[in-house]
Amino acid sequence: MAYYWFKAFHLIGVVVWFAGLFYLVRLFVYHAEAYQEPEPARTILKKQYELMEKRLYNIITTPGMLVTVAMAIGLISTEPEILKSSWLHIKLGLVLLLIGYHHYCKRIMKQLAKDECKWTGQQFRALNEAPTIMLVLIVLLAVFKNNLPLDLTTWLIVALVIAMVASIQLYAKKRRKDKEKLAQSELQPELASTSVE
Ligand code: HEM
Repeated sequence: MAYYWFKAFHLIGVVVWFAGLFYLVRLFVYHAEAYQEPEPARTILKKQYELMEKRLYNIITTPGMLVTVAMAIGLISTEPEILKSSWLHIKLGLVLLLIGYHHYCKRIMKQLAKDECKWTGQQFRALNEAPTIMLVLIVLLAVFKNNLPLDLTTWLIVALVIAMVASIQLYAKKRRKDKEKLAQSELQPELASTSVE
């Protein structure tokens, strides 16, 4: 019975951890874009994002990671023979990468707070695809274990996931371009009136 409790809370931890990781980097996108705003909006937005990032990291993301890992230790301690499975070794390698990504986000957070981060909103959007890939790979390994199929269905699903990620990026790009066009068209009448004066 303990095994099921550990597994249930392991999965709850995973959901919380990933919710935190995804939202944190989305906040980095807004934070980086706030640099283009005029004052005083820039300073107000930067302070607000800094606070939101700190709270999200400390109250959601890091506890999510700790619950996931603690419950995983519980799972392994109730069934130690699982440690011999090769799928778990690969999964542990991917989880180590994920923990590295988690700490890298903390570094970016500190750089943003000190105005030392040179990343653009677009670069943060691309960075946010990294946990998506790790999530897909880790869940596939956890579910299929040593029997991960490499048949046509699997490749079709992989292609579908890639197409979904690409279309989200393209849609975001289109929205940004539309916004820029709108801002320019709002600015042009002002320019025209200043040149007449
Ligand atoms: C320290 C890191 C981790 C360890 C040692 C670990 C270990 C384990 C173990 C031993 C199980 C039980 C497998 C079974 O009952 O068959 C499990 C289940 C699971 N883990 Fe993890 N895990 C870790 C992190 C993660 C992460 C980061 C994710 C998601 C991205 C994840 C997703 C899952 C899923 C979906 C299951 C349920 C699989 C099933 O019942 O079929 N795990 N994990």
